[in-house]
Amino acid sequence: MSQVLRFAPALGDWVRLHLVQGEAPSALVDAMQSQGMALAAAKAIVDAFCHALREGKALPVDHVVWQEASEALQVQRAFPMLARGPMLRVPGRDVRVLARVAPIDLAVLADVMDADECAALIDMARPRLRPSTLVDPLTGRDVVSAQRVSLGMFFRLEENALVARLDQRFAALMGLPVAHGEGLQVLHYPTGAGSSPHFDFLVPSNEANRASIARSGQRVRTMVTYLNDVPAGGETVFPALGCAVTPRRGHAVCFADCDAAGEPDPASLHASQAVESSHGADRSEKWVVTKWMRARPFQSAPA
Ligand SMILES: O=C(O)CCC(=O)C(=O)O
Ligand SMILES: [Fe+2]
Repeated sequence: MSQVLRFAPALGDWVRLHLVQGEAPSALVDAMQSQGMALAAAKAIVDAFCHALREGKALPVDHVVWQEASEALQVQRAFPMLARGPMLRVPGRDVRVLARVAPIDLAVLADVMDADECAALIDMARPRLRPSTLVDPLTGRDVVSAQRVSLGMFFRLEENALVARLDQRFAALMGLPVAHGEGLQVLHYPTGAGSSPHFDFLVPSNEANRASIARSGQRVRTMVTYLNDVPAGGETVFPALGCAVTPRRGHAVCFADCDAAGEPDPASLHASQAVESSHGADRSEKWVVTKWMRARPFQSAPA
């Protein structure tokens, strides 16, 4: 169904100005949402301006024609490919692309976080670490994994100033509104720890996952940012792609968990190699922060 969506010309000027200055469309959608506009309406307006600028067509003045998207289309729209080119530009930061692997739109990104941010995030996470859990596919309960001997914790979305800044930066890099993000997860792998090959998309094999997908849609993108240099081991490996990413403080690997049709993509299978002790140091460790983005705004489970 199509309908006419009217807006104040001053809003149109604001959208145009920020887009031509290189602001990320998702950041504008976030700002409009925080002023009380519905997500779908904000996206429709920003999309119309992006489309007109890209095609060299006349810009909207005070209305756009809005095709109310079907659920399927909304899900598809949540799969923006990462921007092309050697740089991803987000508010306050130009992030260099070091490598791309096409099948799951994977990109290795440089200096997504700086050294002070990595140290501060580790300090905040450390006292809250607990043994990592996996969802038992039979019972749907969280169980401590025998294989994945890392420790982990979750921050609430935008729970403090640094976390909020990272939530916004990661969402903008992945081209989705910040509201689609789950709270950040920090993982700590002591020497010898890694994770076995797994998918980040939710397998609807238990009630908890089915309810989570119904609330917020699938996980569509993952970004893992390395918080320290790992002397040996600890690579993030992608067995179906035959590639591995070496941890380096502040760098990140970002990839799609679902394909362009919104279906979970088996090529996104990945694992963390075990952290190895290296010469000179009998212990080494790996710290990462993981950001997962959903197809729709994230709603956590009711308490
Ligand atoms: O530690 C890594 O390299 C990968 C982390 C990961 O797979 C996850 O958090 O789901
Ligand atoms: Fe993962």
